[in-house]
Amino acid sequence: MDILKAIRLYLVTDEAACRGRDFYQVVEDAARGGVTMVQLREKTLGTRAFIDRGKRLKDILAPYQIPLIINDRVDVALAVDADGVHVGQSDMPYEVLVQMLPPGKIIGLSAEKMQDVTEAENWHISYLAVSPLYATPSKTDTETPWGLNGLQWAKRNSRHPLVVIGGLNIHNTNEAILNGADGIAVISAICSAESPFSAAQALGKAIHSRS
Ligand SMILES: Cc1ncc(COP(=O)(O)OP(=O)(O)O)c(N)n1
Ligand SMILES: Cc1ncsc1CCOP(=O)(O)O
Ligand SMILES: [Mg+2]
Repeated sequence: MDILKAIRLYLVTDEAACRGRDFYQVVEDAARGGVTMVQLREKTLGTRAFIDRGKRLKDILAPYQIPLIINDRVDVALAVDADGVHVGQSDMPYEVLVQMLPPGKIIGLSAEKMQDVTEAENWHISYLAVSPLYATPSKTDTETPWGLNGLQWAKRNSRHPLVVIGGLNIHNTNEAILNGADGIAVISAICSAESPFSAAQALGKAIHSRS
């Protein structure tokens, strides 16, 4: 697994952001458009429905060879045999998570503040999410946004691949990459776009033109 390739254009799902369209169709359109990894992020679904949705997404993404990450729930990731899990600072602690996951699974961790970045230096994670880069209506229970100076600091002080999330779109992707991000993670820029396919294509081009 080439993790730097996988985090380049990382779709985080949110059915509510899909503007009433079919959730699976939005994700498949994004896959055709070139997203490089997908995170199933479900904050309200029951466990069984979460697992069902994860299995269906895994089947949709398999032909595109796009890794599937499960947000928050290690048990769901194991049940689905997903490629990995993303946890934040209030989720399962790294020390517990790493004992539960089989070797080879992707571990993503959100860093909300400087201490989170330095603490993660001792850990075998796959990528660190600088979260949020900018304030976003898609998630409001966040710490102060990092901004570009904060991103530069994270780049200097972390040995891990960095993905940025929060308020990323076609207009600010370049500056994020130029200031240290290895990839961008988005909800609304793809899920809420008129065409998730074209949005993913355009974001992919913006990232490639900077590398
Ligand atoms: C790629 C990526 N980055 C950050 C987050 C946020 O995780 P967390 O802080 O645990 O918040 P929730 O998403 O669980 O509300 C993420 N999910 N993905
Ligand atoms: C899940 C998450 N974690 C930090 S910001 C965020 C939401 C990102 O959504 P958007 O790409 O629409 O700003
Ligand atoms: Mg979380």
